[in-house]
Amino acid sequence: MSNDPGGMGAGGDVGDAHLSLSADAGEPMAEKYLPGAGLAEPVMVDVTEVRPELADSALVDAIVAADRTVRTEVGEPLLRMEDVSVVFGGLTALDSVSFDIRRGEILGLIGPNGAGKTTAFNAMTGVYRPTKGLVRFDGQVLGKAKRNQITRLGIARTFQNIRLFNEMTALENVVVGTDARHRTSVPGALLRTRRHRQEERDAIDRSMAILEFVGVGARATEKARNLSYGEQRRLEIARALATEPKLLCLDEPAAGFNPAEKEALMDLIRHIRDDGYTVLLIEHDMRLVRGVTDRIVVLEFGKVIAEGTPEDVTSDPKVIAAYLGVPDEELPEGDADAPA
Ligand SMILES: Nc1ncnc2c1ncn2[C@@H]1O[C@H](COP(=O)(O)OP(=O)(O)OP(=O)(O)O)[C@@H](O)[C@H]1O
Repeated sequence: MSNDPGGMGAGGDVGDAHLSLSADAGEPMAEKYLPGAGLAEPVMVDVTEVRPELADSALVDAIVAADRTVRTEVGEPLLRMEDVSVVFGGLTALDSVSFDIRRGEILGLIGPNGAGKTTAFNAMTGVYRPTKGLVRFDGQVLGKAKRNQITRLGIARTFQNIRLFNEMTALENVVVGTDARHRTSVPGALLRTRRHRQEERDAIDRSMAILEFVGVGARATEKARNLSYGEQRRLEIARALATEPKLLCLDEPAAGFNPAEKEALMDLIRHIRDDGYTVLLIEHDMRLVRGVTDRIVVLEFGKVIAEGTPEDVTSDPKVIAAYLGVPDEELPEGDADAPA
């Protein structure tokens, strides 16, 4: 089998169609990995024995690479929060918040507990509707779009608390994510038309490549609940990538990780960005945020208090005060905006 099944150089521009291993693949992977496939016991699989092509990391990158048909250019705003407020009863969780997420960057969203980070995430992903203001994504106002519509538009997220289908295998969890992109109609799926079967095979192949990409390919046939905590976090990222997002939102993906796991996660996040995705990262660990982000937005009490490069933001007295709980009057002489 060719190492370049899509007819393009690995790592090249993949256009709006993802590479697929199925095009010239003989036996569909479904027969190896899906239920009823004769796998009585969960096993560790050497993915590259089944699909030798997946040993080529450049090809895996090309298969997983982001959809390039985004209307904005690298560096232009992909998502804009425009004067967004979210009010719960009497509590203003977000107060006239404006910032951009630029295409191709890793943007860190930080702030102390209760600052409004998750609320901002939820406003972007359709969980909450802004009380005031607009969220614009890829040139389109999200308005009343429902969560599944927002996923289709190209925003995917992971959750602070891992939410996987525990009784499904790792691979099945990722295949579920690909459903967001299926084009077959319900009758087509019921009748198992050729197009539907091809779509299924492509989904399995792409999911396998994504698992390999995030580093859990060898656990494809294991039930999600049997994966280690770190593997489950990576699986969540894999499932989000399977929806083919333009923007990947990660909500504290390193929570509970030791330093070595955090280091490895930073590498993965950079790798995801380098593969053409835009990433929004909520994270408490300042070292991780500094090490991986291109820009940072800081929230405190629902307001943006700083925005800029990691170096500028983390040396900003207002930010230091917000994190250390120093009252404004104890900040350096002058006002809180004074440089450190
Ligand atoms: N559904 C809700 N109903 C009422 N209040 C809420 C709701 N969701 C969040 N809040 C409140 O809004 C404020 C912002 O919460 P949010 O979870 O967005 O903060 P956060 O910065 O993500 O905090 P953490 O780092 O602790 O996760 C908090 O005071 C929180 O109690």
